[in-house]
Amino acid sequence: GIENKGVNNFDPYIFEKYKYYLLNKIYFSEQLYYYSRCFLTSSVQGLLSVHDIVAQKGYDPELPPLPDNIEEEDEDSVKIISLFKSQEPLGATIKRDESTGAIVVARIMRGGAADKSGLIHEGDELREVNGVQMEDKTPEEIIPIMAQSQGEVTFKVIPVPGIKEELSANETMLFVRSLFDYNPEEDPAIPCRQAGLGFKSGDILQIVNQEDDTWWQACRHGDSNSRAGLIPSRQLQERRVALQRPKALFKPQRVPKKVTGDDLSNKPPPEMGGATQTPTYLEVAPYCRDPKEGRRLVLLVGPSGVGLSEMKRRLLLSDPDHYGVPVPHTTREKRKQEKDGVEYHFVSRQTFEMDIVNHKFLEYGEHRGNYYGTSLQSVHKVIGEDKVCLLDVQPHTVQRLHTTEFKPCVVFVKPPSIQELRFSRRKATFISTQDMTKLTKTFSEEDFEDMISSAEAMDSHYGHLFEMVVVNGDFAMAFNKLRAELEKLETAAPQWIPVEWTSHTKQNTESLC
Ligand SMILES: Nc1ncnc2c1ncn2[C@@H]1O[C@H](COP(=O)(O)OP(=O)(O)OP(=O)(O)O)[C@@H](O)[C@H]1O
Repeated sequence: GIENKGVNNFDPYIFEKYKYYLLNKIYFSEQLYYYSRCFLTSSVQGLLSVHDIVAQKGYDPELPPLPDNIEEEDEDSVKIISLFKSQEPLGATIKRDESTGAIVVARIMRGGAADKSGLIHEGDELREVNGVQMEDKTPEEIIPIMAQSQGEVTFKVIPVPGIKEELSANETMLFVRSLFDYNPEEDPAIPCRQAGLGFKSGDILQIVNQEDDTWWQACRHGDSNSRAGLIPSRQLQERRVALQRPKALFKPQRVPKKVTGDDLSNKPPPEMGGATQTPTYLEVAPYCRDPKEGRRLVLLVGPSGVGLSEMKRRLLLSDPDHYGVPVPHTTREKRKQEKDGVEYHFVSRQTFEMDIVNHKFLEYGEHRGNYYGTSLQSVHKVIGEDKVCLLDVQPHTVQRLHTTEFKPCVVFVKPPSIQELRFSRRKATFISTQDMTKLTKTFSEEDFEDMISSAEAMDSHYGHLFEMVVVNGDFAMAFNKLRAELEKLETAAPQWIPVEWTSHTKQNTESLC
């Protein structure tokens, strides 16, 4: 049933025809299967007559007639390609070749019609589209011609030498979480704006082509559109950030934490410098929790006074069976109504200091002459109760917990604009550790400014570790968002976690000490 229409070197045509032929065979077999079921309930005669009808049907593909203006000398080099195009773009970009002046295919977008056909390649010279000569046209004039074409579109191309026709190669299985927002409409450097893929920080992207060092091709995970779009490569994005990044200095926080980190000086911790990573793409892998495994740790991070304790407290209240917090250690005197191991583990100063030496604390600090600290053991206890362990920590502590064992979901709680801070915190107070004469104080303008600049520094140094961002302007809205996102985290299948947490190397599973 395959006919060669008498054109030399016309493999694509035969290939397409053979594809149709096979599809028809399948269709024919399905029909036969359907009618053979009828056979069980109806007469043999009926089936035979149906068979005759089916057998007489023509299943040959109806390809368009070949253009009759193919010149003799073109036969070896010119390829006529006929594609069926829907309203979707073809999925290829074109440009004028600087040296020859010819219109060439610049890029084939993975998953688009051109790619799926396997017939058009990067570098192919475009001579005609539906009989319209391309030679004297600019790419800008050609694009509308292509866009308006629908149904059967015939291309006359001079193939780039040395390329074998093949259907799409297997898709790359590289998934990343984007760590920045991207809008191709606002990017003057993108080679083809229409081919760009916009995304938001946190979106999961599948990178399907990295052949170009500057522009990768990617699909957004979960999108129904399987055609890839152009995104800046990691290298390009790193260069862009390096050029734009203001030297974000870590300003000491004026609003001290109730329990400070293990660096009590309020200076940026020594790891701060080393932590800086350009937020581009984080390689991730799908993860479904084994019910025998502990639940992922939830780490709340943000500048002092932004509302971490309040978020944690509300989450606990909202579902005490699901969420838990580690019981901290303290050296302060136990009050009458308190029970050891409930509000705090009450220990002596000597024991606390021994535990510091033995690295038992994730974080510890001193407040009004007493030590307070969170031990790793108390975190394990909450996880062991099959609860989501909530912790608010200094950002540098996140790095210590960013391991396969804890698989933490890091939530960055961000302050809103200064105007919104002024409005929302007009009645709020916080615990002051600087002014020893007062226990609580109201926020000053300087506190707000520090909160914002501290958040910017955290984002710039540790942004690559943040999985969620919640802007705490209106508290109810921020809390509802956090709660919904955390619920989604529990139910989403799969979740996307850093790829190194899924490799079963011993490297990351070492216990913290
Ligand atoms: N969105 C909000 N609107 C109004 N007040 C808020 C909001 N979020 C938090 N607050 C209030 O701000 C104050 C500080 O919040 P919280 O103690 O939770 O901060 P924190 O991030 O834990 O800071 P620190 O670590 O220094 O204790 C509290 O009085 C809290 O009720």
